Amino acid sequence: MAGTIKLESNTKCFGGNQKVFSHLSEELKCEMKFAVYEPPQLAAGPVPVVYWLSGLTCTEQNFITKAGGQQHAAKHGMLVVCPDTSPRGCNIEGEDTDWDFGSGAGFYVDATEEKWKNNYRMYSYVTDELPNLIAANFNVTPGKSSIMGHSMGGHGALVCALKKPGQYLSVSAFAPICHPSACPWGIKAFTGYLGTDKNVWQEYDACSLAKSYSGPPLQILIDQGSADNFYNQKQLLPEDLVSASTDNRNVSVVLHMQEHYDHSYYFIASFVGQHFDHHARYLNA
Ligand SMILES: N[C@@H](CCC(=O)N[C@@H](CSC=O)C(=O)NCC(=O)O)C(=O)O
Repeated sequence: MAGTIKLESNTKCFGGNQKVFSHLSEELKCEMKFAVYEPPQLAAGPVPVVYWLSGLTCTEQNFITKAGGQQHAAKHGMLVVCPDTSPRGCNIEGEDTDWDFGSGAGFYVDATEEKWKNNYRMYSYVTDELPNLIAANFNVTPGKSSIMGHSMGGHGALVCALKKPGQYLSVSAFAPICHPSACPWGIKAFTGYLGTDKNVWQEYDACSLAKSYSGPPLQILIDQGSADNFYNQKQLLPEDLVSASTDNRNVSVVLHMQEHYDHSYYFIASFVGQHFDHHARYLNA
């Protein structure tokens, strides 16, 4: 059963409305905010949905204030949903200590470790609770959803699409963490949320999931800046995902290396129109 949502703000944008809502999440057991861009086409009937997952330190605000995505969503007639990146204010000891773990760093997994497992269920929140909430409160087209994200949120988008075959018609990512079991951010997060058994980690590792994926053909669009410091520190490892998917006919990865671009929202804003075009090919077919 979807719960009630409360409108926190509403701002006219590109003929539509950029709204922010709050609600009490059953999965996360805390109050959460999420942003929804309603395109002008919503006035005439149901529209498809694109989910955006943000990266470390972000809230529901980063994409809507920095990426310039609304103009592209308005052009294609897509509702855009941006959740926060973790539960908030759960009074878990250490939840606000690190910028890359705990608050702002939910990593889109369902935690199994005792300390975190009651609240840190971002995978179920994003793939189940939030879509039900959106379907109950907005006039969206059933079966027409796609997902994209950035960095930790790019990892989240890849994992959601690969673990839920058919739920998302398309997936794309900006500078995603592609191989979390093999990079410092992922190892820290997975150890903390999932424990030390690396077999369990594979359930949320895009490289493992891409090898075993057997759902409808999935073309993954990735943009990666060559001047991204996190790419150069080997936090992202997109080439590993390209290698992991080569033997699986159902998964193809189109990796665009973008010369001189960094990890920031300037990079995202530069290519977000192409990502909306990618999703439109599947959602508006
Ligand atoms: N510790 C730094 C860096 C945080 C940072 O760069 N976060 C990225 C995502 S990184 C991977 O998930 C981000 O999207 N930041 C928000 C933004 O608006 O740029 C810091 O705290 O700044």
